[in-house]
Amino acid sequence: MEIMVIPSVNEARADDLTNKTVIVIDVLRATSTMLTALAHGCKEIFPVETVLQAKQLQQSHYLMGGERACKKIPGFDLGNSPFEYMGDHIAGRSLIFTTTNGTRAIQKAHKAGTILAGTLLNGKACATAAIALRKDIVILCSGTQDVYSLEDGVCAGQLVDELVQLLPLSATDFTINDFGLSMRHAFCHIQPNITQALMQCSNGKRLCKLGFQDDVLYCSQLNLFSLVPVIRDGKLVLPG
Ligand SMILES: O=C(O)[C@H](CS(=O)(=O)O)OP(=O)(O)O
Ligand SMILES: [Mg+2]
Repeated sequence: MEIMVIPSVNEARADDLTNKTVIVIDVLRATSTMLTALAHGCKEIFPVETVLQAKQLQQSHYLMGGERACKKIPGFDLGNSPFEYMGDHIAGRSLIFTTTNGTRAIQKAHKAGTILAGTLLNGKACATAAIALRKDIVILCSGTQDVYSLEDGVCAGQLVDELVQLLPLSATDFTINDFGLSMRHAFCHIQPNITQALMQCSNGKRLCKLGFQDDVLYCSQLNLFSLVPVIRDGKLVLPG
């Protein structure tokens, strides 16, 4: 089994993703927010790359969510804060969602065998689900506008750490790329102060400056959920 971590969407080549199990990570905030919505009863999420695509899919009974420049898109119902996706208004609803990085990364992975949504909030569950699929695993960090982001790298390290612990002790036939090994070391080092690390990284600082400090604190929690969103027929859902 090969485990490969890719630092940003920009560096993902189609060949690296095709038929693999791809875990897309956007800790701040897209995958954290989509996981939260599904955990609060959202029926399904259509992750789309552009605002235009979101508007083309729009139907009166769908919720529209997402951001540009960290802020709610004009005319949309909700932004990209996980706290907006907790409550009765989410339960049973279909959501069309577009963000700068996270939903773009999901689209980039469209040739994958399976696409899972990974976050710090569900890292352990995500690693367990990925191993069960018995295919090569690619962990795709969304990054920010084609540049590596610390929060996604640390989450990739969490996933690699969980994956290694899940492999049988006798397993020798697996490889982890150098970036993945580096991120595992980084995660193990940062783990005791993970919240502080997320507050200090560039996306964390930007979100705090815009008043989203609670989002950063929330998204920095490890293994709050044992739920694993998966793409089925173009929609992100909870299996089962
Ligand atoms: O809203 C977010 O957290 C970010 C905004 S930005 O692109 O980093 O300005 O979007 P995301 O797609 O969740 O990274
Ligand atoms: Mg992000």
